[in-house]
Amino acid sequence: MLEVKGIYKSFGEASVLKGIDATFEPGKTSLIIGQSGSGKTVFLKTLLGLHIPDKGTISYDGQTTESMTIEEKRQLKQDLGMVFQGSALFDSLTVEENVMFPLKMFTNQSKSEMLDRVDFVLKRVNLKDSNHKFPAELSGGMQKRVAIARAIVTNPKYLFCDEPNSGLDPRTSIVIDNLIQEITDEYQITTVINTHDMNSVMEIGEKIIFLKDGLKEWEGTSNDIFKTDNEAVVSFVYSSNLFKKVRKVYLEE
Ligand SMILES: Nc1ncnc2c1ncn2[C@@H]1O[C@H](COP(=O)(O)OP(=O)(O)OP(=O)(O)O)[C@@H](O)[C@H]1O
Repeated sequence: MLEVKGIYKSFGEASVLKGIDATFEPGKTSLIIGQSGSGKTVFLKTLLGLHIPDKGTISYDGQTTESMTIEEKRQLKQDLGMVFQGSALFDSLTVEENVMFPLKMFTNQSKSEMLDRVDFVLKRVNLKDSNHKFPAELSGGMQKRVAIARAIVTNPKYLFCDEPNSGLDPRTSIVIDNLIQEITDEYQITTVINTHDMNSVMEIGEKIIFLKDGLKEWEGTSNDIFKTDNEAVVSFVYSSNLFKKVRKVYLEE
């Protein structure tokens, strides 16, 4: 369980997060949506510990980072997995070396233990026979699978994904969304995804948080989103004619 209370973050004069409260549960995939510049990436990076909040607390399983010992903080790093925008794989390393990287950083496993674990996660994301390939030899969807494998290789409790579908076609995006959801459920991970992808909102939609100007403007499920009267959400989600029609049909039923 990940609990965020009253998170503020500024960069110089620019106030980006202005007091966000949120709770994210194990086994659930939560989505953060909102306009460009609303603070989604800063929020995700703050959850991951890459930005230190100016005010507010983040608790991982009831414990804030300030109350953790050095050993607990080291363990927490291992418990946090991240899929960065654009996959962010190391081009000069093979798939196997990319996925092994966090194990080398955070564990004392032997080479054969690491190789076993890498094989296991690559199979789990349906990437076989790619261990010795380089990222440039893979499609965008396959690169995303490598990024997901690398994010879960340390068996994390928390998984953060920044725009996991950017650059993917709609069908591959759904496959990647389903994979993240399956893994989240299977290993009871607390997963938070930043997305612009309305397909993801409709497909995953267990918990959606809409950020506006650094504040949580709205929270609900994909079903709630069809019914909401919140003007900011409606104008963001239903900016396309297709979604306007979908909403009309849904509300008439
Ligand atoms: N390291 C930083 N230093 C200064 N300003 C920053 C920094 N990181 C983000 N910002 C500012 O914070 C605001 C929110 O940025 P953020 O990247 O979180 O938006 P976003 O909602 O993720 O947008 P997008 O959907 O386009 O990725 C922007 O105005 C951005 O310029």
